[in-house]
Amino acid sequence: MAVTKICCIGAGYVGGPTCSVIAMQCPHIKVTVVDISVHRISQWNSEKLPIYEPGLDDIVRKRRNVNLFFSTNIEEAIQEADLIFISVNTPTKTFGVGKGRAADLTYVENCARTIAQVSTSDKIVVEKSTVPVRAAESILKILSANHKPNVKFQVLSNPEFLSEGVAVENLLNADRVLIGHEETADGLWAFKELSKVYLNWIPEEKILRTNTWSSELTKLAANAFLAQRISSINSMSVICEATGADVSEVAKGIGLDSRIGPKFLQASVGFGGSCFQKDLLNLVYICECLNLPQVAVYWQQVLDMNVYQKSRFSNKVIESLFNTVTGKKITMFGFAFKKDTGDTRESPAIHVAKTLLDEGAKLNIYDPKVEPEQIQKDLTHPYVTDNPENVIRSIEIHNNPYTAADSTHAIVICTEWDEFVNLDYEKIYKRMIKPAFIFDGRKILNHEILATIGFQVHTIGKR
Ligand SMILES: NC(=O)C1=CN([C@@H]2O[C@H](COP(=O)(O)OP(=O)(O)OC[C@H]3O[C@@H](n4cnc5c(N)ncnc54)[C@H](O)[C@@H]3O)[C@@H](O)[C@H]2O)C=CC1
Ligand SMILES: O=C(O)[C@H]1O[C@H](OP(=O)(O)OP(=O)(O)OC[C@H]2O[C@@H](n3ccc(=O)[nH]c3=O)[C@H](O)[C@@H]2O)[C@H](O)[C@@H](O)[C@@H]1O
Repeated sequence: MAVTKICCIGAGYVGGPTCSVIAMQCPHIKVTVVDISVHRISQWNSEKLPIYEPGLDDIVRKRRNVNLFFSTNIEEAIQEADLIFISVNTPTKTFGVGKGRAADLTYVENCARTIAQVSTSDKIVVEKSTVPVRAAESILKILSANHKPNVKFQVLSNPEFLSEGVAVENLLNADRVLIGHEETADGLWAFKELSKVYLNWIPEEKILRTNTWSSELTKLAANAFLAQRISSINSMSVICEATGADVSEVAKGIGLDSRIGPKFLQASVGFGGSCFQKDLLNLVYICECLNLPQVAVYWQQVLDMNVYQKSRFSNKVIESLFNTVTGKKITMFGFAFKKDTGDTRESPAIHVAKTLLDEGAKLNIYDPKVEPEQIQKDLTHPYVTDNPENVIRSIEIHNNPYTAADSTHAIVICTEWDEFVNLDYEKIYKRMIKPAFIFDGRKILNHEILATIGFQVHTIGKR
């Protein structure tokens, strides 16, 4: 069998870009991306895609309704597919055993049940979502217990390593494609079938074959190591502020050691995004379930350091503004969790905004890609406030950085958007209340020039 029809369940940040790239690189394969959300599918079928990723619009425009389809007809897409990606969300559980830590596998399980119920031919089922180690075992059990006679399934683990904002580039030039399979002849066959899809553009030496459990754990380990680097450099930023060392110089100095390398050493207001926290919590929970408390505590510390960093930065804003921000107007530049995305999930900006709003500040918020409704939704969430009406009264969402900064006491940079680097800060300074402050939570601006203009400049990891 050669794979000619792929179904991807879950049209999110992973399913959408991944399948668009597969459709582009494999014109001989029909790729159908399905979702339970009618709204999301209609957005994928419209001119304004539900997610912003550089390069994605172009691919979708070229392949949509040629060999790339977005549909809510989940059953039909499953039935006709040879290979099915499960690419649904695996959020942190919000109730029951493991609440606040374990991964909620409800959505993955629902997919497995639907696949088992509607499949009338053999399928390769590919776990693309990030899952706890041995999740494939549960998927296979559900598939085996519910299938029609003479229908066989193989479950592969093929975690996704793309980063938002550079998803298309990551997918086209992946560092590696990891495929874990059952250690049987059928498992090896399934691995080869999925590999053939990737071999249309990924060099063979970049396709890494492991057993299923190694593949599942590798995904959690990769995110844990990446998050750990950020927490490590952020911990150094605290020492820098206390001693007069400069964290950028320290990062450069250690990054030149080829064993350490320069990437992911940017000290910041803290890491955000939908996955680092969720996957670390999941890893910690797995360690606890395996009765490995020392290992659990080790990885928990990476998360604790991140909370500390976000709080430290928010508190610095308040302390510098003479220990009170009540009634003061503060501009927030950036609301997304990183540049080049409109995604705000676990964005450090939410933490900063919450702290400032709790202290009675008024916020002018500008982000080039985040929709105003999303900002309102994030800041009126019960986790952020028990008084949503007050929040709505206290925030103004701007579509222009200059008006956002008008007559405010301070600018707080929460996202490293390139456009913030080249703004006319002299013009901005003139229109702000004096003394005018800038808190550069991303270390992107030229602090010497800002100080010359007259700004009181504060940043991370430097006095
Ligand atoms: N966002 C990212 O950059 C990355 C995410 N991941 C992992 O990939 C998985 C998906 O993440 P995202 O794409 O960000 O999530 P997302 O929340 O953007 O998309 C998931 C989609 O699945 C749909 N869905 C849920 N249950 C369904 C069902 N039974 N049938 C059909 N559709 C269903 C939801 O409606 C939603 O549109 C997660 O496990 C995540 O940890 C992995 C690498 C990168
Ligand atoms: O599993 C996932 O969801 C993905 O999580 C991260 O990707 P992503 O969250 O999209 O973005 P990153 O570039 O990793 O940034 C995460 C956060 O760390 C921050 N960061 C990153 C790098 C750095 O040096 N310093 C720093 O503060 C970013 O600003 C952002 O808030 C991983 O990089 C991907 O490999 C992985 O596939």
